[in-house]
Amino acid sequence: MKQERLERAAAEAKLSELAGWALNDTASAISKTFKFSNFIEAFGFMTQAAITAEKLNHHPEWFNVYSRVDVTLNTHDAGGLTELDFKLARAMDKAAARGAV
Ligand SMILES: C[C@H](O)[C@H](O)[C@H]1CNC2=NC(N)=NC(=O)C2=N1
Repeated sequence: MKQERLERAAAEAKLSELAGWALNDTASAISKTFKFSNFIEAFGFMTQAAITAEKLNHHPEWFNVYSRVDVTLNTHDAGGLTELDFKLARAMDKAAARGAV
């Protein structure tokens, strides 16, 4: 499924419906840091997010240390942001809502 790249204004509109996500300077990616109470909570979140990512065939760039997970979303096939990034962001927020601190 070919996704169209969202221009800055469209990306900002979608971003305004989310909490804690930031747009980068070139409007080509969104990022968020998730904090949990320990490594198991963080890894549980990553496991749920991984299952969703695989279903969507859309994969996060992320970095985990102990209870923290830094996430960056971007659609490399489109060279920027697409609806898929926001779909995955919403799913990650839902997954995190169970274990986030
Ligand atoms: C071939 C494969 O379907 C593509 O490379 C998919 C896989 N996962 C992906 N994930 C992300 N974040 N962006 C993509 O463009 C992308 N493309």
